[in-house]
Amino acid sequence: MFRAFENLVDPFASVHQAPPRATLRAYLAQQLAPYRKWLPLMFATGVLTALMESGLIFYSGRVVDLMAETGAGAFWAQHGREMLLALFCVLILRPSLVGLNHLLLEQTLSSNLQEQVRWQAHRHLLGQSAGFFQNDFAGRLSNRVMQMGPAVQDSVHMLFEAVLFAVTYMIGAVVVLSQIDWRLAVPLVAWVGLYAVYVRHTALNVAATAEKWSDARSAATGRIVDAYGNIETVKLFARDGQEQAYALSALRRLRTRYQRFLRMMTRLAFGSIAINGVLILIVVAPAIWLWMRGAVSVGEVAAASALTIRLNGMSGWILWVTIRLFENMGVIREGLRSLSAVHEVTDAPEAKPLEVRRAEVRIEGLRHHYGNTKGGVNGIDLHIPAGQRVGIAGPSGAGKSTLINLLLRFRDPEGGRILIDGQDIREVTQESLRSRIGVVTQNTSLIHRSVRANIMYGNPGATEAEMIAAAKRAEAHEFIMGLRDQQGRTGYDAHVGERGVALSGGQRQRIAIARVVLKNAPILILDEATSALDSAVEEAIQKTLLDVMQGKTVIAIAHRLSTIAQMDRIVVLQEGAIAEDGSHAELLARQGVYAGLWQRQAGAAEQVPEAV
Ligand SMILES: Nc1ncnc2c1ncn2[C@@H]1O[C@H](COP(=O)(O)OP(=O)(O)OP(=O)(O)O)[C@@H](O)[C@H]1O
Repeated sequence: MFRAFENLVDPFASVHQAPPRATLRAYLAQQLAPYRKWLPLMFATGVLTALMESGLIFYSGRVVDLMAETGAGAFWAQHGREMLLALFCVLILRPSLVGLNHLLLEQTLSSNLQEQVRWQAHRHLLGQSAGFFQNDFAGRLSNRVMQMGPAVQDSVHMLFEAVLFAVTYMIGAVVVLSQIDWRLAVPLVAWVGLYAVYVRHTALNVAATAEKWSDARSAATGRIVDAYGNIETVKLFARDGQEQAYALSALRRLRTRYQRFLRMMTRLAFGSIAINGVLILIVVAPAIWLWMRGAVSVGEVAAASALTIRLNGMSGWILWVTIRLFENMGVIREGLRSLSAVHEVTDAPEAKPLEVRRAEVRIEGLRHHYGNTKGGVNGIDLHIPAGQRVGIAGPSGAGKSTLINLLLRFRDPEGGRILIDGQDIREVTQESLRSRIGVVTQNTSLIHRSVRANIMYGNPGATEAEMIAAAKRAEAHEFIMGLRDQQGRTGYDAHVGERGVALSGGQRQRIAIARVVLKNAPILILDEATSALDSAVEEAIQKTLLDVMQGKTVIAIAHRLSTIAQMDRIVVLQEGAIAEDGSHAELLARQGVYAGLWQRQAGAAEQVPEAV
């Protein structure tokens, strides 16, 4: 039965995969949309449960009066049938209603909502451009994804369980009291009004405080995760102390904000106790006064008192729930700041897959300054015929990586365009674009899975034999066969450790090359692909890469010019523009920027043996 209710909604269905809406109300409505069919039933059972609650208290007053009127002897004969009916309500009807309400609330809604929220947020974030992630802490983002789930689920659950129950109960109580005597209902209405104003006022304050608290929590997580993520740099520079201080200042701020939050809670507890005392006074005292004047019966006084005392007990709970609700709303608002950010790089509405026939790349008037006035690239025109191998050289900060990032559409250019086989890359799907480009970078990060999974990342549809052939071409097969991880898995089944830390730089690089070999994309980008390797390994890998480059259009960035000297053509960038363009020999003959860089490197290389 539980499973049937849990499966009424599929939280991961593709229909719920729209981007998160930016405002709180629209966002909650969007999250509840999949449950639309069941919400009326949840609402109805919630209302009926609360009405039964106040009805039962009212009815107990009637039983007292019936007992007083009929006396013990005739009670069962006169009212037995009514008592059986009441028993049916208490034993069958009420548990069924409450049970159904809980099944819908816990199983259908709560059990699905958390993961639905996290999945949607994660999916949306994954779709953000690489540039988006460069501007934020991974820890902060993951914290927001994770805490968003419970915050939404808690809010909705509380709205349905507590707020709905409380509001209905209060309305029921007013109706019941006005049935007894309107003079009892008036003070209750006044009290409910006063209480609502108080709750609203304090809850708004709580929401603001909670939002700040949540913000501080995300920032602290971001700092802590950043330290773990860059632990090598931290250790290398012996900056443990500095990192501690950096995290500690965030934790101090978190503590202060939490203290502010708790102070507010304590203040609230005082306020609510005072308001509760007033309720007893203004309802029970008039009830006794009315009884003294013969206007109401003892049973009715008992019912009015019981209703009030129950409401009294409930008011603390309502306050707590409302505060939690607003606190969660603060968390949701804080989370939405980054989770609902629109994608900067998106597929055009009519985007088609990129069709690569020859792999010709044409760059026209390309300009990108990262929103600043300079930096990046500034007006690049470059035509790379199909199958040409182009080396990109230039001093640090010349715009080489920017050019590659724009080609991969990690960002959209501020001006100009890039065409592949005549198709503007902004008009094709990003997935098809990147699937046609193989990239090997200097800092290859591997995913914390098996070697096989890492190589297969290049082409999940490849066979085992193709995967092994790719590893062999990348000169990786031999060392892979000798791998053994901590769990005893060997060869292609061995896990590589987080980001591939269990392997040497050269081994990581060879796996990355195997992955690109398996991908077999018509365009190949090598961004300092061999600079992390020692010269013996580099030579072997250079040979492999030359073989892999066959028949492909290649763009290779390298600071070490010897690695691109044998390219068909070399383009030299300087301050974001093309300074020189030609073959290695032509550029040396020109005696310009390239020749200068080459001589400096050749000179440095010659000096090494002397220094040794
Ligand atoms: N995310 C960014 N935001 C703002 N400016 C940036 C960003 N990335 C790069 N730049 C600027 O753009 C210019 C070119 O940087 P780019 O990384 O493309 O150079 P590069 O030639 O690849 O340098 P290197 O050889 O050192 O890797 C630099 O002045 C840099 O400060």
